[in-house]
Amino acid sequence: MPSSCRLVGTRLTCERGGREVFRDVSFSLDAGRTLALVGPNGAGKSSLLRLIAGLVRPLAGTLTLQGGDDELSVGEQAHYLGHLDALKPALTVAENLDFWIAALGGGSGLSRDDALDRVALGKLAELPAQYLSAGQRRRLALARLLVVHRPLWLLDEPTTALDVASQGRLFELIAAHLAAGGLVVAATHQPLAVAYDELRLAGDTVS
Ligand SMILES: Nc1ncnc2c1ncn2[C@@H]1O[C@H](COP(=O)(O)OP(=O)(O)OP(=O)(O)O)[C@@H](O)[C@H]1O
Repeated sequence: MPSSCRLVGTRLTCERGGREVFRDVSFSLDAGRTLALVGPNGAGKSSLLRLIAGLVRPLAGTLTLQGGDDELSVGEQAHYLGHLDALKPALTVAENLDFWIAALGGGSGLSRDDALDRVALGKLAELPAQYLSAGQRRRLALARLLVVHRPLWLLDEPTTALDVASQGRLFELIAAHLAAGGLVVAATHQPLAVAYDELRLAGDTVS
């Protein structure tokens, strides 16, 4: 992985459903750093994450991952953990991770079993995902970030549904990713348990 990646957004403007959500948003995030997106409900935190992930097209502005892979888009170099955990309910916990590894073209991070251990799901590996609790589903979604390496993690309210112990493990995983030169952008209403810079979206630009 390039150790000197920098994510740069310049004068990004986003419209959804024909309404302006934010305008002229700029930021710069170095390797090993976390950017927390903060602001009231509807300010556009999730929209900005989805824009960085390549799921929403900016109306204006540019986004680049300097020092990244020129042949890949920013979204292709990112893991996006949204509100929906997007698991396959009929597959077991282990099969869900195998499916994910195959869908992304092979594992480049931890082994499947090591990733399950890191999120404390090793004992539930053979359980169909439909029987997982909300927090367990969230932890399985997190395990996907560990089996395929991507420098940029985009996390939407990452602590949702996690108990205190699971939140502790989440922040250990984030800290390890940052220590290895990764970058994290997180939309959050809660302070994060890692050092971070803040990007405040005002939520008053909607026309
Ligand atoms: N698919 C969509 N179509 C139209 N409008 C949308 C769509 N998704 C989001 N919006 C609108 O975009 C605005 C920003 O929503 P977004 O989810 O990005 O805010 P947020 O800051 O993440 O809010 P919250 O803190 O409630 O999670 C809101 O006004 C929302 O209604």
